[in-house]
Order: sequence, then C-alpha cells, then structure tokens
Amino acid sequence: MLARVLSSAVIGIDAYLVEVEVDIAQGLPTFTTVGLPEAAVKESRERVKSAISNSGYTFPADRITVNLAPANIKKEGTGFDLPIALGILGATGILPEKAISGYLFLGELSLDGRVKPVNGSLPMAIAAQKAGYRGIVVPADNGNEASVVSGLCVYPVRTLSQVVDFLRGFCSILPQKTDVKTLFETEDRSGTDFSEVLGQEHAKRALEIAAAGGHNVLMVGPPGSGKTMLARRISTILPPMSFEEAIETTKIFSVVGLLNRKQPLVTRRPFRGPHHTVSDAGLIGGGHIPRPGEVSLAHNGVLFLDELPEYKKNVLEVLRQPLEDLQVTISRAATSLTYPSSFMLIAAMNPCPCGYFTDPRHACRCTAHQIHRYRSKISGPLLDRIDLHVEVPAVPQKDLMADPNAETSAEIRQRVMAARQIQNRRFKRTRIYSNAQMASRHIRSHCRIDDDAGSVLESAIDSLGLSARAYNRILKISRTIADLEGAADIQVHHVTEAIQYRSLDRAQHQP
Ligand SMILES: Nc1ncnc2c1ncn2[C@@H]1O[C@H](COP(=O)(O)OP(=O)(O)OP(=O)(O)O)[C@@H](O)[C@H]1O
Repeated sequence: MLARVLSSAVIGIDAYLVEVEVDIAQGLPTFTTVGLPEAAVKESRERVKSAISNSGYTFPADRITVNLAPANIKKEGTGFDLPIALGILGATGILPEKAISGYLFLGELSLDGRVKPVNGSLPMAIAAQKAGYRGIVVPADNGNEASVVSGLCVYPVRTLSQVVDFLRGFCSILPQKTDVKTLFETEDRSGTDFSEVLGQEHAKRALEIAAAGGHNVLMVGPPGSGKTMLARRISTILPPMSFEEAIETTKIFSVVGLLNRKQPLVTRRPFRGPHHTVSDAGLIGGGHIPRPGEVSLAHNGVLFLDELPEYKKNVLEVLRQPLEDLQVTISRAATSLTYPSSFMLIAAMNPCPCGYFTDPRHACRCTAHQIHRYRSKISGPLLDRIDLHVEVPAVPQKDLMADPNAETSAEIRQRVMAARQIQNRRFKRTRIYSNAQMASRHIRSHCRIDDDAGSVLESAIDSLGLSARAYNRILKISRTIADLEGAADIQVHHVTEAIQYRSLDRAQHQP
C-alpha cells in the first residue's frame, strides 16, 4: 500500500516542496528512508514509531520504505516526522488518501506524539501558498510565524492524534490569522534614542549622513567616548522596514531558528554585534549544510564590529564579498547557497593600541610604529568599502550635562527619510537603492560638481594626501549631504563637509 503526503524543506532561505511517499509491503519488519536524508531525518523513524504507538495507533510490523522526492536534494531537519507518520497511517488505511491531499504538513514528533516546532516554517508557508495548497498544518509554536502569509489557511496543531482526528473530520481546528499591520504598529522602538548621547554633534551628523545614504561608517575614538552608544542608536534613525524587507529578514531568522515566537515578523531593523573572536564561518555563514552567518542576520539592518583591528585578518577579508555584492555565496562540496546580506556596517576602533592617542586627558603610551601597525590591520580594500571615517573624541566634562534641546531620533529620522525618498526617485528602475551603492557610471551621472567644487576637491586630494580612491567616496557622501539639504546640485559646502569624513586616508599618509 502506498500513501503520499506533502511537506517542505528549506534551501538557503527559500523552501521547496517535498513529496513524502510511504510504501508498506509484506516482509520482515524494516524501516528504510531514501531520498538523501541527513542524520536527523534518518533518526525520525525512531520518533515516528514511538509517536504512532503512544498515540494509540498500531505501528505496522511490515517492510516500510519512505522516499523523499525530489531525491537529488539533501534533506535535513526534523520537520518530516509528522508527514512520515501521516504517510504510514495513510498507507495502513487509518487515514483516507483524500483527507491528506491538498495540505502541506510539517512538524517534529516527540516520542509521546506531541508536535514540536521546526525551523523555517515561514519560507515553507510561502512555498505552500505559491503552490496553491488549501492549507498548511504546522506545530502550534510555529502558527504565528506561518500565519503571516496571507491567502493560506494555517492549522496549528499540538499532537499527532489531533491531526488525525482533524483529517478524519472528528474535530475542527480554527485556522490561525495574524493581522500583519498590528505587528508593525505595536513595534517597540527599544527605548533608546539619539537624544541620550551627550555632545558628539560631529559624530551624530556623520551617522545621520550614513543613515541617509546607506553608507558604511568607521568610528575612531578613545575608550568610553560613546562609540557603542552611538552605533546602538543607528537603527532608530533608519527608515522603518517595509513589509518586503521584514519578510526577507524574518526568513533568515526563521531558518536559523532565532525567531521570537511571540513576534513572528522581524519589524525592527536587526542590530548584530558579533564579538571579535567570531570565526569567518560565524560571520559570513558556514557549516556542512551552509547556515546564514552574522552578515545575513544583519540583513536590512546594522552590523556593528567593535574594536575592528582585533578581528582576525581572514575574518575581515571575508567581509569584502557581502559588502560588495550585498549577498554571500557559500560553497561546499555538496551544495552552494546564497544568502542576502545587505547591511550597514558600523565599525569602531581606538586610535591606537592603548586607546588614548587622541584623548587630551590621558597620556598615550604607544610608539608611532605601534600605532601604524595597529591601524594597518585594517586593509586598504576593506577601508575602501567604508565611506565615512568619523572621529569620536572623548566628551569634554562641560558637555556631559543632559541637553533638553538635544534632537530626538524621530526628528533625525524625518530628514533621513526625506533624503531616502529623493534617492528612491533617482534610482527608480535601477537595481540600487541608495547613494552608497552607486557604481562609477552612476557617480558620473548623479554626482556632477561645478568648477568651484571640483577645484576644492582637487586641492584637498593634493594637500591632504588623499588617495585617488577617496575621490569617488567623497562624491557619494557629497551627494547624500546635498540630498539631506534637498539640493538638486552638489555645491562647494557639500564637498567641503564630505572631505572631513576621509580622515583615515589622511592618517595613512601621516603615520
Ligand atoms: N556622549 C555620551 N553621552 C552620554 N553617555 C556617554 C557618552 N559617551 C559615553 N557615555 C557613557 O559611557 C558608557 C561607555 O560608552 P561606550 O561603551 O559607548 O564607549 P565606547 O567608545 O564604545 O568605548 P569602548 O572603546 O571601550 O568600547 C556608555 O554606556 C554611556 O553611559
């Protein structure tokens, strides 16, 4: 006897449909799973056996063959437990074939028959909806997440026997619905605000420009000057996430199993701050079947690397691909997966190994050679992908008084959003979204400067010893500064301000 049950599995952040075929034939009792199952899928037979028996059904003492089709893709995870169990119950005649068809099933089984949550239920629900299924049966703990998808009935279940009763028509299950709008409205803005950062007007202005143009930033300053504090507040001035962005980021969190079950949609831009001991696999993703790393978990949000020179050289080098391509491809012998990784990089470092080179209140103990060696840990190509360099000096005592007139994140965000709207119009019908992503040809057409601004820029390059690669960076930042002002043309004062944000190019020439 043969039964077919539909399920789904994830590749990267997208799901594909899997047909679970169960054949029961007379013979010595065996249980074989074919179709490239990984260890967790092979082990499912033990869980399925106990779950069926402990739910009050008879487990057949026959030869059972389970085939997971398509057979050429590796299957991993525990989500096939429920469909395999239903297939066995279908093949033994407990469940009529008609009852099973039209639904997609996923769920891990515990030995007593409870249905436990699995990773990736959001992409699987999207796959079910696209394929036109009438419903998806998911573990109750995944119900919130799957019900974010509109146009699909999501049936949350707690036990195997509840699923069987539902399919046999002995009980009904109310489809779960989530009003996606409320997820955006009830969003907690985390309680942090730019107005809490005292002084540091120059750094705040730089971060506003960075947020407006999607530029990467490197902050340089002594310990305790507020670099971490500033970085943590960046997401409060970025534009709110769109629904599409929220879905993309949520899919990544879903496949890694990091989704908060009560907040099924990531509606707040992620902020990821991996420690400097992170491995290259931890940062960009890896593993036997590649999993997304920190750069993908920061997708549509902020990746904060504190103490940048402390990260291992190979870790900093692998950052170059996601920074350039906004996605990372991880290749393994068996498979090659691509994960999105469009994030804003906010890096921070001390100006020297002891940290106090620019702090008037502390004497710096470092030699010129030590400082040079420390700074040169950040390679030219990486530095090249960071548009803004910002000096964050120690805050003078007089500035450490709460300022009742300090601008709030909401006020700054208004300006950021206005500048983003200008960019949306500018880059309509192109594949780029912000000034930071402009390639040379875009810079040529959108960052034209008049003769006055051109001569200011040229003399800055000569007198400050700026590298040639700084030229395009300065033009991009000038474009964003002009957008923040609502100016159609880049003017001299935009260029003059932008030049200040390439301080490390200068430093390289003055070790
Ligand atoms: N400008 C500031 N306004 C208000 N508080 C500040 C400011 N700068 C520093 N602080 C206080 O000092 C603490 C330490 O700051 P923070 O960790 O941001 O410094 P940092 O520059 O990142 O230091 P480190 O280099 O050691 O990481 C903050 O939690 C905050 O309480």
